[in-house]
Amino acid sequence: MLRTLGKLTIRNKGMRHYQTLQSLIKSSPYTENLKTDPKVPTPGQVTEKLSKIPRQLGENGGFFTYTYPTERKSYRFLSASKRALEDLNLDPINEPKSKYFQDIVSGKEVVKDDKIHPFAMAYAGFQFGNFAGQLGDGRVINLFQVNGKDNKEWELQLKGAGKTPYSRFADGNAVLRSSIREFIISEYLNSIGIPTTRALAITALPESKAQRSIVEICSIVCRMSPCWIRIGHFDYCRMIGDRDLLFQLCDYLNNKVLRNEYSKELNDFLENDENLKEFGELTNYDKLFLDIIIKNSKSVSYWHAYGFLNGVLNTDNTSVLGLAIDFGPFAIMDKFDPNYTSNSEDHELRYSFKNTPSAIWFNMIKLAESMAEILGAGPELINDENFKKYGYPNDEAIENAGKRVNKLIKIAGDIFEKIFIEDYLRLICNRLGIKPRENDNAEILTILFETLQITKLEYNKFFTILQEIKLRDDTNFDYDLAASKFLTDDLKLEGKEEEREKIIKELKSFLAVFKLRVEDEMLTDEERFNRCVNYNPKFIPKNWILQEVIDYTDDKLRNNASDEEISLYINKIMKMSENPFDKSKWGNELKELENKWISDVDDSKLMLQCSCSS
Ligand SMILES: Nc1ncnc2c1ncn2[C@@H]1O[C@H](COP(=O)(O)OP(=O)(O)OP(=O)(O)O)[C@@H](O)[C@H]1O
Repeated sequence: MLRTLGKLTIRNKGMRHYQTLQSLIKSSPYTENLKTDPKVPTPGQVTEKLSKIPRQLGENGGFFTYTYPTERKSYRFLSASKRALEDLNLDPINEPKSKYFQDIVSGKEVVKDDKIHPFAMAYAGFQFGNFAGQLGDGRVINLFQVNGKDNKEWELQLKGAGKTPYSRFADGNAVLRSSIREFIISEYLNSIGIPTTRALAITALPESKAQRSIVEICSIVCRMSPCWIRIGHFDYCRMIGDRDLLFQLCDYLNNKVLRNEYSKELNDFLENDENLKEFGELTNYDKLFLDIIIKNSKSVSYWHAYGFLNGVLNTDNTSVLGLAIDFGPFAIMDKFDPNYTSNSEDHELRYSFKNTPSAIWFNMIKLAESMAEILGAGPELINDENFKKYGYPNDEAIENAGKRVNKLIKIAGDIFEKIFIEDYLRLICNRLGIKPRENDNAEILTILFETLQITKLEYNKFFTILQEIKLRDDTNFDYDLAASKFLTDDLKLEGKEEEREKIIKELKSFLAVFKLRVEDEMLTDEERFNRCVNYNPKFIPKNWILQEVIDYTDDKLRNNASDEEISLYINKIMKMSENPFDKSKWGNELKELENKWISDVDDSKLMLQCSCSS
């Protein structure tokens, strides 16, 4: 059903003025500023053949094709994220109950007027190191832009909304399993401060089924992000081989997305980094490149600090804003193991914990290669109309450009490494409740990670136990007692004495070093606690917990249960995921389940892997 936009309405709840989703909708600058698929230049030219049937865009390809969500027999609204609603300045209680909201986030109602029309983006990508050609939104349909809180702009899209020209051989569907996983982890990452794309709402399509390893119920996640552009968009420009396209993409990012405001870190480097100063004047394209590098490096440090693994860090899953994106076989590492990969198909450990920084750096190199022509130009050539039209004037200019790009990549590499190391150290120190120090961080971190690796204790839980231990208030500090607080019930069993002793010994050595550090900083236990409590979540959405939510919801849907019953587990896990530091916001319902989800489990449930099938 296609419908035009309604009038602006504003609801007033108490002192707060909430908007309605309908009132926030604007056209997407993506369609306004980037080249369209030449076969569907305007929404008026949308046909099923051109907009729903997979095809290659070819040499003349643009950045998107107007299309529309596939109509389904039935929809069942499951849940909305309160935090996402608040970020859009929507009433978190009443808005998700409104028919308009539910119809939009499920793809039942389509907003369309002379400026707004749903569309699918074209991109390409390097998958597991190899170029995979044209990819694009094969099951994602972009809706429109909305203006949220503090005037922040968000692009809304539906994942699992049916086929597009970019579906290749696949069915355009997302299954309930992967949608629930994506819905929860997006909002969880946001709640613990990791830059991420967001999930506004999730809908089940009970009468639409998709064949994966078994037949599964389909689902739609309504996602939101300030920008959905990936490194794969640059791969796409390179594949098409059209300089105008590349300029258009860079200009769009610079002017419309970043608005020529780069990260604080880039500005600091521009002011202080000797190599950059020596390099000379930078163009805005150089700055864009470096900013993408910095944002991605920062994100990797966050992922590392919390043990988050995406599982498939291909260039098409790497956001130019460094946002976590596309949640397939992800996991939050249960135990510290550098070789852990959450993707059961990642036999080479390409996307394992230890290889995550180099996987992202590989993607940054692909970005540099795609941007090379523009990065090589420098301030003298970049605004030259002849260069824009015909490229480099001669061999000498090409050679100089090559040298310039290589130099810039070298500087970018140093920046990537520096930011990653500094931020990672800072984040781990935050989690320990100590102040980062330039020289001795490496030492304390080495001991910490050795302890975690040898003891095989739960990674994230380790920090929450440590923050509670009184290191200073107690004048007769008892190392054995303190170390025993880390032990799981399983380790306390008879027959585990040897293992227990080994773990206690390790923990005592760590605690001795850590205690000295805390004393040296003259930190009281309370100060240390206050410093780290908001960095150490009390709830982690582990794979086995997500699976319980999926199994429960799937069963209720198949048995056509009531709305309240169907959403019971999703709503519970969302309360915990949106407030992972604050148990008082987890609600009074399902307390037994809540306790189970934060309790120790046997090892068979930990360090699980998932497949890419979604
Ligand atoms: N079931 C499907 N139907 C159509 N296209 C699909 C399907 N599954 C994956 N694709 C496409 O295959 C490519 C790689 O898939 P991947 O799983 O990385 O992306 P995705 O999860 O579909 O989307 P996103 O990256 O936007 O979250 C993308 O172009 C994607 O659109």
